[in-house]
Amino acid sequence: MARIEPPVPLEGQVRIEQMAKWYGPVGEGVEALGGLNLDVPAGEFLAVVGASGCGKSTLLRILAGFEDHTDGQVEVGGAPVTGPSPRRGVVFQDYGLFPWLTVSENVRYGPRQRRVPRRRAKEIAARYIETVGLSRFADRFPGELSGGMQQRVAIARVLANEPALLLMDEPFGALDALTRTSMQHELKRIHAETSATVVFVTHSIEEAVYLADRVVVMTGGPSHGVPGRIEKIVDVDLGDHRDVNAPDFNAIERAISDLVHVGA
Ligand SMILES: Nc1ncnc2c1ncn2[C@@H]1O[C@H](COP(=O)(O)OP(=O)(O)OP(=O)(O)O)[C@@H](O)[C@H]1O
Repeated sequence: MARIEPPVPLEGQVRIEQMAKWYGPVGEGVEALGGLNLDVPAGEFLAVVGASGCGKSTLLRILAGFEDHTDGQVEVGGAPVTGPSPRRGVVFQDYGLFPWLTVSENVRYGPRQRRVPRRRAKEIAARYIETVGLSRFADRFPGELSGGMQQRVAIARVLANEPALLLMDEPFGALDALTRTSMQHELKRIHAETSATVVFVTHSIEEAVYLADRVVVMTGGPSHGVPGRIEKIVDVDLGDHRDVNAPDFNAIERAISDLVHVGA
């Protein structure tokens, strides 16, 4: 008998076809990205690496709806991206918390904006503050927390909107090595729990290989006289428990590093 597959949540699915991005007038301004094609299935963890200026942040901002693309198609969940949406959560390197609100109030802010009733918003906030391990700090202000803790609040705040697509731009770039490693563990767990699609921009190839199902390697960029483009997409078939010192891990890291440098 044919097996019946459960319905697949497609809301976090990304489709980019022949996308170009010019800053300024076409033909006169800066062509940051050109001829970009990318399909990300719902629930995938995709990392994006590449030398400075190849257009990683531009790609992320376009997916977030903060920036228009110039040509081609950009769809999330089967619908064109026309502007920002709480269904697409964005986490940057600087945490962007409201310093005058407590941790709980920061996390509640999104649901309250979406007119979720006060009590329900409080419950949602408590749940995601627990997810990031900060329940004891719910009534503290961001200024009383370490950088790693503030970044956890920023993640909880985005998760409280229950996004189908989580867009992260160097989110752990400002953290010390130890905190960064523990945040990577947590993000892996959160991804497994939420089934959100993640697009994660990083300068660290090790971080990309540790976290991602696939790694997009971008090259070019206006400073090289060509638009940024996707050089290659590398599958990371290393299973769930990855050892950054294992030979197969290092082999993938080296292959990606070679691709990044070929383009640079
Ligand atoms: N608002 C803008 N106006 C004009 N050019 C821009 C603008 N934003 C980015 N660019 C240019 O577009 C190109 C891609 O920039 P982007 O920030 O996306 O690269 P990146 O790969 O994220 O770089 P980095 O790793 O240094 O953050 C760069 O050449 C940059 O100078």
